[in-house]
Amino acid sequence: MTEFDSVDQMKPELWTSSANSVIKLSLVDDNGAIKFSPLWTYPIFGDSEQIFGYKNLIVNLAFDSVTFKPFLTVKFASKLNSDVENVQQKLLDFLPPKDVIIDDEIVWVDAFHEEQQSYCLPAEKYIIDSYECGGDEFAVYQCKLSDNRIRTLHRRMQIFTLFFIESASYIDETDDMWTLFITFNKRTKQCIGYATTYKYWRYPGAKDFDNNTMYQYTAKISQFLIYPPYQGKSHGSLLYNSIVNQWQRDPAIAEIIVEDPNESFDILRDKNDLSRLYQDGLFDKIPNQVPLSDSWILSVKKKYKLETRQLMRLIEMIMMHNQHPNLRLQIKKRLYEKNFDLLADLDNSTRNDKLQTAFLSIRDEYKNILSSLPLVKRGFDGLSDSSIVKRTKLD
Ligand SMILES: CC(=O)SCCNC(=O)CCNC(=O)[C@H](O)C(C)(C)COP(=O)(O)OP(=O)(O)OC[C@H]1O[C@@H](n2cnc3c(N)ncnc32)[C@H](O)[C@@H]1OP(=O)(O)O
Repeated sequence: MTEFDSVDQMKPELWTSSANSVIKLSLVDDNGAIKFSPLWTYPIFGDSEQIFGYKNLIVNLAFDSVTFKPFLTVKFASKLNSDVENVQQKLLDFLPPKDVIIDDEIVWVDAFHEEQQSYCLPAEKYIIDSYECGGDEFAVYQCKLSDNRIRTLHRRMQIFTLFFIESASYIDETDDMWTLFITFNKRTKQCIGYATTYKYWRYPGAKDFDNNTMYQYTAKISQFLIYPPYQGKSHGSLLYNSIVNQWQRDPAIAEIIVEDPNESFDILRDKNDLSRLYQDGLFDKIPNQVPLSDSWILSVKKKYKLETRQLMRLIEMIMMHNQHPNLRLQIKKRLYEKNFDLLADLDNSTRNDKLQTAFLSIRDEYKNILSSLPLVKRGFDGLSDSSIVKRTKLD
């Protein structure tokens, strides 16, 4: 060890790297690699998302964009000592065992080229929707993890949920209640994105249970991901709408929920739900009297299978779009009921202040969503990209 090395050892910052910066992900196709960085690495490298013990660390985790065959290289200028964390092993723990090609790029390229020879998409009977975009044809497939090919693909892809969805964790692939909805480019066979979804049995209470001959379920969108190279082209909206339409057609599904939606997903969901309700004429059916009656709300909730929070947001946004004179009253009533325990003990003027502040912030949020609605601007065709051609349902 040189004199300089021992001085360097006293400077922890030289040996610390941000995992989100040093890990480079890529999807590789015939045109080369599209590189991007992860948003989150804490499930793998801990809350600080830092890797300690290496100088000039570079981690490349690449996937063939068709088969998702993984390739990993970990390079660094020097390592502090032999006890520092093993970066390669940490990543391998979250990738399918004995499937990752390490360091040898030629072996990896040969391996995925060979796999591609026999790689095929799921059978046509699993297609629930299809569309054209930018001259290519895409299809959304409804798949189960009991299908070997889907299970292999999912094992390779699932690390992306950790990298891009906050608080994501791996799903139990032995639980048959999971269903995957996957968008594929039919020409290139590339996976564009996917959603994991789960069905819960609903117990509606003894009376309804005895009267019903069919089990009913709540369907949950758990993880929803469009791979970075394909984002911002409406694939997310089209995948979401395909899933919701499929569940609307299924009489066994009584309610649709989303697990921990983030802000981007909320926007996508609001826009597409509003479009659906507009196309179905609900914008013209909001009753004049406010507060809205519980029975009317329940009938809309049942028809569209929406969870209460999302339904109320949508109804309030529609009221705002329609310039309904009683929007303020409706929002304040909901806020009061929801926060009753907090508000009940306050004096009148403090309570009114709090309700008014909350109302103004909700109104601004709705304004933002409504003003960016391509639907409103373009006659509610529901798609931001006019090059997309929706095909008829195949079921
Ligand atoms: C339940 C969950 O899993 S929550 C986590 C959701 N997943 C993630 O955040 C993972 C990383 N991100 C993604 O996978 C994608 O960016 C998604 C799913 C959020 C959106 O998919 P995309 O295909 O990019 O969305 P799409 O192109 O259909 O856009 C739909 C609308 O949502 C809006 N939108 C999408 N992402 C964002 C964002 N980050 N910020 C603001 N608006 C957004 C767009 O304005 C677009 O509206 P427009 O049609 O008026 O332009």
